[in-house]
Amino acid sequence: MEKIIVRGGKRLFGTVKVEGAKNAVLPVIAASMLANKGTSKIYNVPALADVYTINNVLRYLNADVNYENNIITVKAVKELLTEAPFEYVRKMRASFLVMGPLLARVGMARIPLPGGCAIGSRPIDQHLKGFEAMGAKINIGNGFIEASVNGKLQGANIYLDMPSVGATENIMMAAVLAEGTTILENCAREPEIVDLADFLNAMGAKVKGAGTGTLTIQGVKELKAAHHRIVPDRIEAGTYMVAAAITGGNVLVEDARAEHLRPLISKMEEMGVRITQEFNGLRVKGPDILKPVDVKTMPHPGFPTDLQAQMMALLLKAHGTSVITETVFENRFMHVEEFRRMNADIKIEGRSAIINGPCHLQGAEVSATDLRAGAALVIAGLISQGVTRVSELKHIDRGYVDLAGKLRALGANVERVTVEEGAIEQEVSMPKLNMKPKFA
Ligand SMILES: CC(=O)N[C@H]1[C@@H](OP(=O)(O)OP(=O)(O)OC[C@H]2O[C@@H](n3ccc(=O)[nH]c3=O)[C@H](O)[C@@H]2O)O[C@H](CO)[C@@H](O)[C@@H]1O
Ligand SMILES: C=C(OP(=O)(O)O)C(=O)O
Repeated sequence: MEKIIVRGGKRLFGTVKVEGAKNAVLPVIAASMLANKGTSKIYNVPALADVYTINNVLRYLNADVNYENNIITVKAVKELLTEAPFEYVRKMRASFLVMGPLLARVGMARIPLPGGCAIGSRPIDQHLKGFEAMGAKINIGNGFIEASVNGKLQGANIYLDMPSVGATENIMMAAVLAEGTTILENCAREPEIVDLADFLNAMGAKVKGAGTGTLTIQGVKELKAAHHRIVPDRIEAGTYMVAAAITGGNVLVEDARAEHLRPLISKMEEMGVRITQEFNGLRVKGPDILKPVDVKTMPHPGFPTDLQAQMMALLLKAHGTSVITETVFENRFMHVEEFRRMNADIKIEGRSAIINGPCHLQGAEVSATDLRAGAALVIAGLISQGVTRVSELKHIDRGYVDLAGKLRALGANVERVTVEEGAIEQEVSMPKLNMKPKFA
C-alpha cells in the first residue's frame, strides 16, 4: 500500500506547472471516436489514472489509441464495438461519456450503469432524457443501459433540469452527427464544455454557444480527425493556489487561467491572499493571518464543488467562523471526518459545514475519501504539527500528476512511500498521551 507522508511547517516557494485538465481530456478522448477517418492528435494530456482508463475503454471499443509524451493519438476507422465493460465504468464514471459518440456513430451502445460514488448518487437521467429526445430508445436491465436508434439521431429541443456537465457533453457529442439542429438549454457552462466544443468544431462540427446556457448544434454528415490542445486544469491550479496560501508561501502557478478561476480568486482575496496575474500564470502570496469567508458551491461560474475540500482546508486556518454550503453533490463532506482526526473543529448542519478556525491542526493517519478530499488532506498536512499519513492514493492518482513531487519541488516536506499492509509505523508524530491502564 502506498501513502503520502507530510511533515508540516514549510512555506511553499517557487513555480508549479499546471497539467491539461482531466475533466476536459476525458470527453475530448471520447469525442475523438466520432471521426471515421484520419488520426486525431490531442496535446497536453496529463498522465492520470483516468486517462489510462478512458484510453482502455476506447481500445476495447476497437479504436487505436497511442499515448506518449503527453500526446494521445486516436484512430477510430475500424468498425466500433458498442459495449463498454463494467470494469472500466466501475473505476471511472466518465466512461459513460462514450455513449453519446457511439449512438451518433453506430446507432447503439450498451454501457453498465455507472452507479453512485463517495460524493453522491450521481444519476444519469439527464443524459438519457437528451438521447430519448433525439429519438433513441433506452432500455435498462441487468445493470446495463442500452440505447439504440433506428437510422440517425434527430436534432431536438432539450431543456436540462440542471446544468449537468456530463449530460451537456454526452448530448453535444450525440448531436453533432444528428439530422437537423439540437438546441440544448440550461446546459453547463464550464471551461471544459468550451474545450470540447472547440475540439468538435475543429473536427468539422457546428456547435455554437459553448460557455453560455444554450448550445445550438447543427448536425453534420461526417466528422474528420483533428488536432487539439487541452485547456489547463483549473482544479489542479486551484489546489496549488490553496497550498501556497495556506503555508503563507509565494508561488507562481504556471498556466493557471484567471478567467477560469474567478470564484476561487475572489474568495481567496476576501481572505487576505494576494493573487496577481503574471504573463504565464497566477502568483499567490499567503498572508500570516487569513480571514474567514462563506462559500457556496454552484455550477460554473459559481464556486466549483471540485475545490470545496481544498477550500475547507484553507478555512481551517482562518481566524473566525466560515460556512461552506455544498449544493452540487449531496454527500461531498466525507473529508470532514478525516479533518476532524487532524483536530479540525467542523460541524455539519444539513448541506453546510461550519468551520471554527483557526484550528491547531495535528498530523494524523487519514484516508483520501475521493480525489479532491485526498488533495485537501495533504494540504492540511502542510500546516499540521507533526506527521500526516494519507492513504487510499488511488483516488488522488485519478486527478493529480505527482502531487507529492510537485509539492516537494515547492519546498514542502512530502513524500510518497510504500508501506507494508498492516505494518505498524514507528515514527510518532506527537508525544504519546500519558495514560495509565484503568484497572492496573
Ligand atoms: C469527469 C468530470 O467532468 N467530472 C466533473 C463533472 O461530473 P458530472 O458530469 O458527473 O457532474 P454533473 O454536472 O453531471 O452533476 C451535477 C449534479 O447534477 C446531478 N445530475 C447529473 C446528471 C444527471 O443526469 N442527473 C442528475 O441529477 C448530479 O447528481 C449532481 O448532483 O461535473 C461535476 C460538477 O461540476 C464535477 O464535480 C466533476 O469533477
Ligand atoms: C468528482 C470528480 O471527478 P469525477 O466526476 O470523475 O468523479 C473530480 O474531478 O473532482
